[in-house]
Amino acid sequence: NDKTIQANDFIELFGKLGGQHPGYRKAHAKGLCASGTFLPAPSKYFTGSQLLSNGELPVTMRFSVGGSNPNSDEKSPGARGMGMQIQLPNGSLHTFTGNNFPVFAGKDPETFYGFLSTLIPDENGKSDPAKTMAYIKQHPSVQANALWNKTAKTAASFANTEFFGLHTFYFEQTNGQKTKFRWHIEPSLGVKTLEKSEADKMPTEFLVDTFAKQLKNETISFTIMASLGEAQDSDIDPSQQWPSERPQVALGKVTIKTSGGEACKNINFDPNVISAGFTPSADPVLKMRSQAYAISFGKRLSGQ
Ligand code: HEM
Repeated sequence: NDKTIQANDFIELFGKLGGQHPGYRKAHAKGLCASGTFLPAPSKYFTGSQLLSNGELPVTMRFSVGGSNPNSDEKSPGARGMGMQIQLPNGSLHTFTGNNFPVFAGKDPETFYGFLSTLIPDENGKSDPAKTMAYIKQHPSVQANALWNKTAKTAASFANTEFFGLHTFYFEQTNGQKTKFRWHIEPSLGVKTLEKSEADKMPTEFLVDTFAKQLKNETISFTIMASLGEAQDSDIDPSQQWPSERPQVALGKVTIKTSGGEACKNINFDPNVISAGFTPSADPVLKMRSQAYAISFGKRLSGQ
């Protein structure tokens, strides 16, 4: 009997999990801003899209570490995120905001909230693993993500991390033909993680410097891929992965030009802000994100 959860319940929960950090994002508080260009790869599945028919476009990106603590330990494995906003000539935006795990922790906001609630520390600063285990057992839609978490290794660099959109989106062509897809982003430098023994030797913070060094010495780029869904693939449940054999189509390639700076401060990487022809699915987790991000955006810009 899970109660209905509102966006603000998540904001309060994040505070209980990671503490109060006024002026910061209430999730993914620690991050690195970057800018670059998006070169589209036109394809018959996205014919007529403004996103793919205007040539090279400017991009602002923010790479992040999951959680609400802006001083989190980068040696720890776990969630890494990426927000990307592509600026179209007509002033509209297309946002891609994803994480490094391929499957979400829960079929709906209530399940995700219930799972996170088991991680709230008690007065001694410790959470109860037995409580978390019991919740996972009773809520099968959390299991795939929990399994990922169990074996996840520390990201070596944002430039060596793959990011997954997790939700389903649609593109509708002018002739009415619909493309059902989920996106993910592949790093041109390859996916690299650190073994625990390697991570232990790293300083608490290394992601910004590692990225800057890579940017100086080589080209950092990412290819945005779309997996094309079949009728039986869920479009409302981000805890259900689609079969890996689904056709893959490139949407284009993002090449990073600069990193650092404050350009991301005033950006809300709301995944429902997307360009003409694209529509979000009815996934309740995806819907909840817009509301939660808006609350967080308002709070952090007003110093809360
Ligand atoms: C109910 C589910 C979710 C809630 C309540 C939630 C909440 C939030 C909030 C409040 C922020 C801070 C926004 C801001 O201040 O600009 C945020 C950031 C972020 N979230 Fe979520 N999120 C959810 C699901 C997801 C999912 C499914 C993904 C990945 C596919 C994701 C990836 C990210 C990333 C990458 C950021 C950082 C964006 C940036 O750099 O500005 N979140 N989330």
